[in-house]
Amino acid sequence: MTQETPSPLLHLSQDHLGHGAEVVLRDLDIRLLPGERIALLGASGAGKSTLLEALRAALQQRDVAAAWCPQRQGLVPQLSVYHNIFMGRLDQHSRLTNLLNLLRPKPAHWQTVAALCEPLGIAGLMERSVEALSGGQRQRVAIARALYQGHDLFLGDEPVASVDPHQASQLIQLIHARHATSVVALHQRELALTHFTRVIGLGKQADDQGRVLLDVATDRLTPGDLDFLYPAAATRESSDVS
Ligand SMILES: Nc1ncnc2c1ncn2[C@@H]1O[C@H](COP(=O)(O)OP(=O)(O)OP(=O)(O)O)[C@@H](O)[C@H]1O
Repeated sequence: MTQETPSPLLHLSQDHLGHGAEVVLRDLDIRLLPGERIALLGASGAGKSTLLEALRAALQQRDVAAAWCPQRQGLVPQLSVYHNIFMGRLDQHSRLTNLLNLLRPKPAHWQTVAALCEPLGIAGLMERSVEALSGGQRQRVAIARALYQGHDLFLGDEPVASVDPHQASQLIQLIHARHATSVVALHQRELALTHFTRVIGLGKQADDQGRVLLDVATDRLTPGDLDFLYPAAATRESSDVS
């Protein structure tokens, strides 16, 4: 008996994507299936954020809800960790509930947020303003806010860029434990191979600029197969050796 391929959550097929007159990505034909864990790789400026934004917009158009963890985080520095996380669900409560909760958090909301913060190691910081946190702690708050949204699909733009490799691995596991499907831009190649099912690699060199150079299941890849996505780093490493 043959197994049927599930229908895609999204099929993004576009000649080009960009910003104003600048074309960043070309000839896109990307299907996102339920249950997939996609790592987006590519040198800085290759277009990972641009692709994530396009996926997000296309999902919104199709009414597919996705948790979103942006690169710039968008936290409000003067507000507490609790309030920043609560903002993940502002659209799910009435304006009055949101306002009252700003003044005096409801115990039920507080407990839900505390339960999310516990495994992220920020439960003891819930009353602290975000401006008084380290970069890694802020990143955890941004992840907690995305988890609090409570969707099946997670889109993250370098959500673990500010933490060490061990913590990054733990955070990705936590994200995956709460989301069946994920698309995450990363700079850590090892993490892509160990925690994701598929890698989409974007080109940055003159000839490859803006093209999907790789769209492969991770069980068919080794770390060395990803080196060509980072030509500047490869050149630097070889000149360091010589
Ligand atoms: N809002 C914007 N307006 C104009 N150009 C933009 C905008 N955002 C990104 N770009 C340009 O699009 C190109 C791709 O940027 P993008 O942020 O998608 O790359 P990236 O792979 O996510 O990079 P990084 O790893 O540094 O975050 C770059 O040349 C960048 O300058």
